[in-house]
Amino acid sequence: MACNAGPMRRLTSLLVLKLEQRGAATRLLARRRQSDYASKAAQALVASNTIMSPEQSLYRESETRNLLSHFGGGHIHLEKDENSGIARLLIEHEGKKNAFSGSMILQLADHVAELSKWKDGRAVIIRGANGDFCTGADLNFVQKIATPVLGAKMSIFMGSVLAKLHQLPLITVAHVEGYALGGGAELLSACDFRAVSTTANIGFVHGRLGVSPGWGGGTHLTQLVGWRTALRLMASAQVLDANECLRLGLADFVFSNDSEVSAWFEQFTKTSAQSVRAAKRIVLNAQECDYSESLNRERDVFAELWGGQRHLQALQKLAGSK
Ligand SMILES: CCC(=O)SCCNC(=O)CCNC(=O)[C@H](O)C(C)(C)COP(=O)(O)OP(=O)(O)OC[C@H]1O[C@@H](n2cnc3c(N)ncnc32)[C@H](O)[C@@H]1OP(=O)(O)O
Repeated sequence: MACNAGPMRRLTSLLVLKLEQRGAATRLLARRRQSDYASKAAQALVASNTIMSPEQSLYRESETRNLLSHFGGGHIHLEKDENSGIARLLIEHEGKKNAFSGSMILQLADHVAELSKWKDGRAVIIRGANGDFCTGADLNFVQKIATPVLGAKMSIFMGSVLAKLHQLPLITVAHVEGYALGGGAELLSACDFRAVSTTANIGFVHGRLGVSPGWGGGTHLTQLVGWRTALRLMASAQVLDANECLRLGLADFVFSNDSEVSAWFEQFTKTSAQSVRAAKRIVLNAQECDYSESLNRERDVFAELWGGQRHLQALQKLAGSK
């Protein structure tokens, strides 16, 4: 269990702030006078006292799911191999370089929830179809939800999905080829490891659209490369190749073909799934908890494995070979 619910709380505060700016948002929406679905939905939300009242719950996941379900296209496939404990997530949106539609965000949420319950999982590898990783949010969908309230709702939902992905009890690997831009760069930065192809172009390009990362990617990037590099990459919207990513700590491994990346991935299959999951719990606790709490939790993880069936079998095997 996470030590605190910081990311979610901060995103919720953002929505509260947005909603407190009700007057300003209403005027902005009135000026836009758009006739599309999203604008109407935003106006309904702004006019609705149920989401305005600070006493009531301001963010409703079901409302956001409903909103996202109106923007279809593409698919995210999940394939789990029970024998190896390896799952694969394939992002596919033909003709849009695997950009996220609303329904793909919902599918990712459901797949991450399923993986969080997979007791024997060792790792999940995330890859895009047809030579590109993901070019972020589908710009046609973005255009239709370009209001402060709808943006906050989408950001809370997807931010929470990527935080859950980051906190999965198994190893997460981004297998990155071709373009990984905007939200696609945010997705890969939420993973534990990044295997990056020599064909890759990775960029936090949100600034080109006059915005900033809002799915947790700014935070994950800062943790990966340090604040000065993260600031430079976000402020410049620079697109990096694989070797630059490796130099900055945004890539763990650079490959030029599938067999190289498979060989690199083999390292995560050398120990039991139990040990892999224990290691993941320990590093998550070290990231999220204070020092003494992290030490306590590490002892808990250790106590669950020590003297267990697998430990005793391994001891017997090693002792037997002496
Ligand atoms: C969370 C916030 C966000 O993620 S905001 C989104 C950030 N992403 C972007 O700004 C990427 C926008 N796309 C691009 O800059 C270019 O398409 C890139 C990826 C550089 C590829 O350029 P190029 O090789 O010339 O191909 P192209 O532009 O003809 O693209 C092929 C077709 O794919 C589409 N595409 C690409 N990205 C998206 C996207 N994010 N949303 C919707 N459609 C996308 C292009 O529009 C193009 O479609 P079409 O062939 O013109 O119908």
